[in-house]
Amino acid sequence: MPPEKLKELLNWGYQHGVQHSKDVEFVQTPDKGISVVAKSEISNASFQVPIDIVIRRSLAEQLFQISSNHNTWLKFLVAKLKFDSNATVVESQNLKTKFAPYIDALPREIDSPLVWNPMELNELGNTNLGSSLTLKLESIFLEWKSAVIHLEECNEDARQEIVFTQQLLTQDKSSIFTNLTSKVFSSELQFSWWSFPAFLWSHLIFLSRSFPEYVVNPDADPSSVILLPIVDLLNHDYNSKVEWKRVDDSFCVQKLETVMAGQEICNNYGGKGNEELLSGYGFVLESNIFDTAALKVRLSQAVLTQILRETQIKLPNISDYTTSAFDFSAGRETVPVSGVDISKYEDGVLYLLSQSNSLCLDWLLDMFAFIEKSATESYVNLRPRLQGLQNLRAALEAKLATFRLVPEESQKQYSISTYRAKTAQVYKSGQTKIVKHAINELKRLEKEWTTKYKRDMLTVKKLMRIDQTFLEVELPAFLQLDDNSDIALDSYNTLFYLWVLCKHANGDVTQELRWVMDLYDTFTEVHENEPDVIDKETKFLHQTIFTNDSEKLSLKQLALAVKFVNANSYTRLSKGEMILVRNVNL
Ligand SMILES: C[S@@+](CC[C@H](N)C(=O)[O-])C[C@H]1O[C@@H](n2cnc3c(N)ncnc32)[C@H](O)[C@@H]1O
Repeated sequence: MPPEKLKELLNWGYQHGVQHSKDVEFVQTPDKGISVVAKSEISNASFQVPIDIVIRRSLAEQLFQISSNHNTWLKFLVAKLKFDSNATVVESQNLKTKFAPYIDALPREIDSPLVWNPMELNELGNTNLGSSLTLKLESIFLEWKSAVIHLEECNEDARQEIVFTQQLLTQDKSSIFTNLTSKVFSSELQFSWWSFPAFLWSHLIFLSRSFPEYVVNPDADPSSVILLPIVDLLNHDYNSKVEWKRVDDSFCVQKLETVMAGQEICNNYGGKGNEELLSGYGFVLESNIFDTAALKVRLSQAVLTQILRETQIKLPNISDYTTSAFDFSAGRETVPVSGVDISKYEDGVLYLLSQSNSLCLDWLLDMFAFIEKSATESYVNLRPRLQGLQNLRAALEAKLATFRLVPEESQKQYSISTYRAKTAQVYKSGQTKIVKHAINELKRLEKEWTTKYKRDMLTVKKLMRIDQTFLEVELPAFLQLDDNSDIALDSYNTLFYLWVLCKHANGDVTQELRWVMDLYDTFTEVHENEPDVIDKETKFLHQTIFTNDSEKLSLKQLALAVKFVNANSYTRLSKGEMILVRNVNL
């Protein structure tokens, strides 16, 4: 911000009753814009803005004569104050004149990726942020569209712009940048105050500097936002201890600690990860303890209903992650009459993984185990948990691999801002670290379980070690092989089927392996009389094993053994090997 604009803004604020601790200085910095610095040691520094110069819902209500979608209309009001050369009169007061020093001082540029050029966007790779920007733009467009059609003064022009923008949003990054997002902060271009670029500008201003209204108006909707001149010059530090409160007729931000001379006085925007900071505010924090990586899991309606009705499994939604007074959706869940609200999961269940908290990974594991369990198992049984863990690990490995993919280079050459490239790199490496950390946690957990429940698990290798005569004596006899012929097995898993069948026929099992046969006996009792649905792999296997005498073991018996092993084992991701698991609760 040019120094004269800052001076004008501060003088305007003081004239309207803004107060702050003395010995506070507002300075321009290279990377953060304006920063507020203590000139001497200050304890409990405070900043107060009278409600009269707060840009708030009631102004938009009076101007546009509306009683809903306040935030959207507030964005239109600010766009009007910025881009309309005509007066904006509310209760005989021209808001354009009244707020001019504030509107003039608002940032010329915000580093949100929503307005990055295609080459800069490439720096984000295939991260969540990189791949969700078009959707974000679309949702801002829908917000604008739903309101702009009610503005009579621009009706026909607005309709044309709706069609144009809708079509533009289906085009590539380059066209969207050239025809829309590059215009938002261009000082040469003038557009109508009700236009989409003007709305997008205003949206970004609100995203990066609004406060919740309920601090000064307890009756306000928790999602209602306001703009606070001058107080909004305080930058973010998640370690900063601050209080937001109403003092008389003012919004007050007060530091709850002492700041030394020369130190920056920071606000605290809440515990936000770099994805949220970058998309909303255009900056990131290195080693951000609040950093998270989002994983969205889509579940069918049937599974969702079953989980919600029958289990204690936690299905988080956005309010579970609310750590900040800047998150306005907290505590506004809707619970329908039936008591089970699945509509909030229509878009998928949102899991925010972090390095500092393993709770989310536990919730994910519960859910993956639930999806994996059979009708007779519980999601806390060892087998579905181990298989769920493998599947979750595979999903995370796949996510990690997408981070490494570099999106197509854009044809056109744009210059990449060093600052933006750096923020993209910090964000991306944070995402990678979190996902890798989750994968390592899963590996650690698998090791912990497989060590603890060693006696309840059986690999083919272990089986062959314990039952050494099986391969040499029992199996050749069972398969009625000639002395010279070798056993040709297509996979290790076949040994499991044959071992189970052979032991079932011979009834001779060592104590250590008795549990497998007990499991098999129970399994056959339950499944023996089920209709025969035999897949072609099993048919083929049957022909391969019994080349001489296919009557020795019926296809049905083999199919039952295959089904048994499949139902009671999990497959390790790294080796593709099946491991039989006893039915134990974790
Ligand atoms: C509410 S404003 C704070 C005032 C801002 N410095 C200005 O000049 O208008 C939020 C913006 O400040 C900057 N900002 C705030 N905290 C920051 C931080 N810790 N690191 C880098 N930039 C920060 C970002 O540009 C962000 O969009």
